[in-house]
Amino acid sequence: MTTPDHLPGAERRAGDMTALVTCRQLARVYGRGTNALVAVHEVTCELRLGDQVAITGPSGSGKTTLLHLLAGLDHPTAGRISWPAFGDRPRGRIGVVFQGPSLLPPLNVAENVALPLIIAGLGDAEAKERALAALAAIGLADLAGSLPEELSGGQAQRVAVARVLAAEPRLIIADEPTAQLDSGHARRVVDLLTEVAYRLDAALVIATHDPLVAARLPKTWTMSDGALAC
Ligand SMILES: Nc1ncnc2c1ncn2[C@@H]1O[C@H](COP(=O)(O)OP(=O)(O)OP(=O)(O)O)[C@@H](O)[C@H]1O
Repeated sequence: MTTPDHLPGAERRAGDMTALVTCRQLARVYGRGTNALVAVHEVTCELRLGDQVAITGPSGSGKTTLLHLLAGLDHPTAGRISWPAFGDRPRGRIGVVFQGPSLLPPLNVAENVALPLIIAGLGDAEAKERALAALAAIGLADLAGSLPEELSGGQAQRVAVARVLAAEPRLIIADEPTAQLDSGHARRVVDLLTEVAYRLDAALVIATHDPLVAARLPKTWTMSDGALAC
């Protein structure tokens, strides 16, 4: 992978222990009364710059719910979550890769990668330039003009990673990013995520059912019935 000039270098990595996300006694309950379902409870954890963590656990154990809380896409029912490095506005500083197709069908690959940048306020030309740089950096320049329907599942997930790279977040959250891929493509996507996180000096969290994917990250946290063992 070549690195575009605008990407942060490794020089800030050493010794930077800034907490990106801090969770204390976090809970998320869906529904109320007799229908209440405790999806996450008493989760206390912290993510710092440079952390690379796999979250494993059975289906329904609360992984997706926790990732949405960490990404600021959902609010806890109880407990406290903060993003010390991001202030009150974590969005835009956190890149998310979802499990299924996440590219907009009418837009080509470059437009899909550029779209979040345009939404964040970048001009069209600069957004396109950064999108093309991100695609080139991970070897997908040839696909810039392709439509999502022309991509394989593995290519589509790599484009989703390019979209994260272009946005240069300090925290990358991926929810089962390899669920629909064979083992070779899964490995490629995870290696790409870890490399992008390293290049951006970002933390990376991947929820996965796949022990081979988890084994590629230095830390594993396990969820069970909404509780997290770090
Ligand atoms: N929006 C929702 N409303 C009600 N219950 C929900 C909602 N989202 C998730 N749940 C429930 O919360 C629990 C945790 O779900 P969650 O999707 O976080 O688990 P998971 O570990 O990510 O599962 P999987 O591995 O199958 O994706 C499950 O019992 C699920 O049915």
